Amino acid sequence: MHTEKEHLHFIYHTLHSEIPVLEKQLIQLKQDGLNIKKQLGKDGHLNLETLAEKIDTFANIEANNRQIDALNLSYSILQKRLKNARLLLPQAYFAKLSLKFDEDDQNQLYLGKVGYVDQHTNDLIYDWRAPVAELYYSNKAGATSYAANGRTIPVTVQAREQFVIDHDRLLSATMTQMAVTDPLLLAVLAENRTGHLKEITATIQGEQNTFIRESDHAVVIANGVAGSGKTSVLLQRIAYQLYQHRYDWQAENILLLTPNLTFKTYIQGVLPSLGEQEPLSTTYQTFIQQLGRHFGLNQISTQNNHLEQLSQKVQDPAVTLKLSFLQAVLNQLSPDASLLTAAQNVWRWLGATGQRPEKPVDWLDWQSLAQSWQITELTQYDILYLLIVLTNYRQTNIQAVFIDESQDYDADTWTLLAALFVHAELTIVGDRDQRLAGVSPNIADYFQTRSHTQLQLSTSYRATGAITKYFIRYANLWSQTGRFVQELG
Ligand SMILES: Nc1ncnc2c1ncn2[C@@H]1O[C@H](COP(=O)(O)OP(=O)(O)OP(=O)(O)O)[C@@H](O)[C@H]1O
Repeated sequence: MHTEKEHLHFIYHTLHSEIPVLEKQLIQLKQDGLNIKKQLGKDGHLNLETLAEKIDTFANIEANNRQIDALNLSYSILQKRLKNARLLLPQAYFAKLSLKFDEDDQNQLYLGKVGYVDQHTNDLIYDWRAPVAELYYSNKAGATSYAANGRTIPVTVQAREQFVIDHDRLLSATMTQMAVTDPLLLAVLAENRTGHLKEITATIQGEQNTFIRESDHAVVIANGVAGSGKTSVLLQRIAYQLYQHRYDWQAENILLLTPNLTFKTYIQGVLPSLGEQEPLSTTYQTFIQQLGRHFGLNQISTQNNHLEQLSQKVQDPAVTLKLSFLQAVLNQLSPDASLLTAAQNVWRWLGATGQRPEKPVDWLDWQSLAQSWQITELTQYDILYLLIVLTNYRQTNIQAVFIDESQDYDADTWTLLAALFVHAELTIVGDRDQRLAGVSPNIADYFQTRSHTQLQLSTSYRATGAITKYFIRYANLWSQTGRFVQELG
């Protein structure tokens, strides 16, 4: 039986010694790829004279393609292993689960920020996002079960241990049951955490874990008290979802909306420290301007708009509106078809017949539409919303949207986001009590047609002194509201 110190030395040594081996294997694979390409260049002459030669030539091409595909796959697997080995070197794992599956099958699983499989395909370290790691975070002990690949796996949790590790030095090992009073959590919270946010993988708490791993709903809305780890768990959830969808999503399929650019800097580096790339991250304002340009709109102001009202208006029957050019299509629709249905049909028809305007904004007479609705003027933001819904526009590259500080978004924003991201998964976190002015809308109201859930984060983990984020959010505003002073006091 190895002691924990010996085990750490073994793992550290394995990682340390496999890194140069992996580096060499990658160089070799690259060379193999180049050699195949060279060979293909030489065999470039396609012999297609007789049927037999044609079959031969195509079979060769197919075989070469398969070889290149296999090389590419091996290359990306090796690359991932190398990246993980480097990432794990300073802290190979943070916890151990002692599990008993049946009488003869006892396992000790070590959990790390990412997983690692050694040269002999042994699972040395399990990814914290692996299904079995749920047993650690949900504080399960004794006879219990976990879900993996749609199956329920019975298991007995015999022990749960936490480690503090610095490269090959084991600084502490603690048997633990209750997460909230864990010495590791207290030690982490006592650290002076200023400047940048850090990942919290080793000390994720029960209610935070529920939020991070929530997979039953398309829209997950969490309200949490100040310092309950909303931003931290939002980032952990991004990493979790990237792992769940590792075969179909990339970081560029994720959009993270942050309140301002300083905030973006504050959270930068958290996802790379978890082995993931930074996602697309921007403020709502910038996002809207970019989206507007796609439709030919400029300088969109989010003040004084009518989006909520318009979301009702587009359901009005199209016939009552002064949009004469819709007539040809209207004739084919039921007389009480809504503007939404009619316009979407027209837009499709314009696409099919190659008649769409170069800039979508030039499509409709916004002035007469405004008159029909007895609105003095449709703003650029109104028009953007209308174009999104009337052209049935989808941002198909975005699979998941993450929104922080949701209390500061208004009803119009939710109306637009709900219309735009009809198929994407949404994770929304905020604290209604931290709204700078006015009352936060009830976000769930905007996602009634989607499967959604609302969660609560009720424990605060902000350590004394870790006030960086307050400074960022309240910059320029605290003197006006006086609220910053109150909260710190
Ligand atoms: N499980 C945890 N383990 C260790 N530290 C944690 C944990 N949860 C939160 N923290 C720490 O608590 C502090 C507050 O976290 P965070 O900024 O994510 O909270 P928040 O709810 O988004 O705050 P705010 O209310 O200001 O928006 C951070 O320093 C974070 O690292």
